[in-house]
Amino acid sequence: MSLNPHMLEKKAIFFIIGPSGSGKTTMAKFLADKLSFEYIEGDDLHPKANIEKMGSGQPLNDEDRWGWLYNCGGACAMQLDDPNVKGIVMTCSALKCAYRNILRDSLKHRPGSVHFIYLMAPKEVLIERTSARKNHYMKADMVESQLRDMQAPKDDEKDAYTLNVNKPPEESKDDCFALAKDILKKEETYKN
Ligand SMILES: Nc1ncnc2c1ncn2[C@@H]1O[C@H](COP(=O)(O)OP(=O)(O)OP(=O)(O)O)[C@@H](O)[C@H]1O
Ligand SMILES: O=C(O)[C@H](O)[C@@H](O)[C@H](O)[C@H](O)CO
Repeated sequence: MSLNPHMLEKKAIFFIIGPSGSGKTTMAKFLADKLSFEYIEGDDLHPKANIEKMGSGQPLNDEDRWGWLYNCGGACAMQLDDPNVKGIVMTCSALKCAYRNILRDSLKHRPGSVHFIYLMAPKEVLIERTSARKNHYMKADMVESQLRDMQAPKDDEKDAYTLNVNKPPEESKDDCFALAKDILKKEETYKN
């Protein structure tokens, strides 16, 4: 089936980024549902070795992450080719600017606009949330290293937005949806 370029112009990709416990999965699932976009969980694309490394309490380094980031970009690019997909919400920590550049690069020839929503919360909150979580490979003592690597998007990353998620989950979900709608309205990529 041939692609309809007009339809494709309207596609949008939201990367929900941030450190462990910031609420990426919670926000992304909610947003994908509200927008009827595809949801992709970036953690599912980590090689087994990365999950094992994090599970053993060792932070990932750049070398561990490059391949995974290309996989994340690739997974989005594949989904965008599906004419039934009007947008994607993907979780991906994308802690550093260089990591976000890989995602941007992977998608620059694809017919969709890329946006990042950085979920910002103080260390104490991240520790509280990750401590409360059971049966997750990423333990609370990894928060420190996540924040060490976290490069909050600066003003020159025009496609990146910061959301304060130091709030109850329902409030954060509403804020996230409102922000996404604003972005889409601004970009005119999505009309309801
Ligand atoms: N805004 C929020 N306020 C309070 N708790 C939240 C909020 N968002 C998520 N949580 C809770 O914090 C925990 C971590 O959330 P979630 O798994 O979505 O984060 P995450 O960034 O995807 O984490 P990870 O990357 O480590 O898997 C969950 O128990 C979730 O219910
Ligand atoms: O780049 C990284 O260090 C990882 O993607 C992590 O951020 C975790 O996988 C995630 O947060 C789950 O706890």
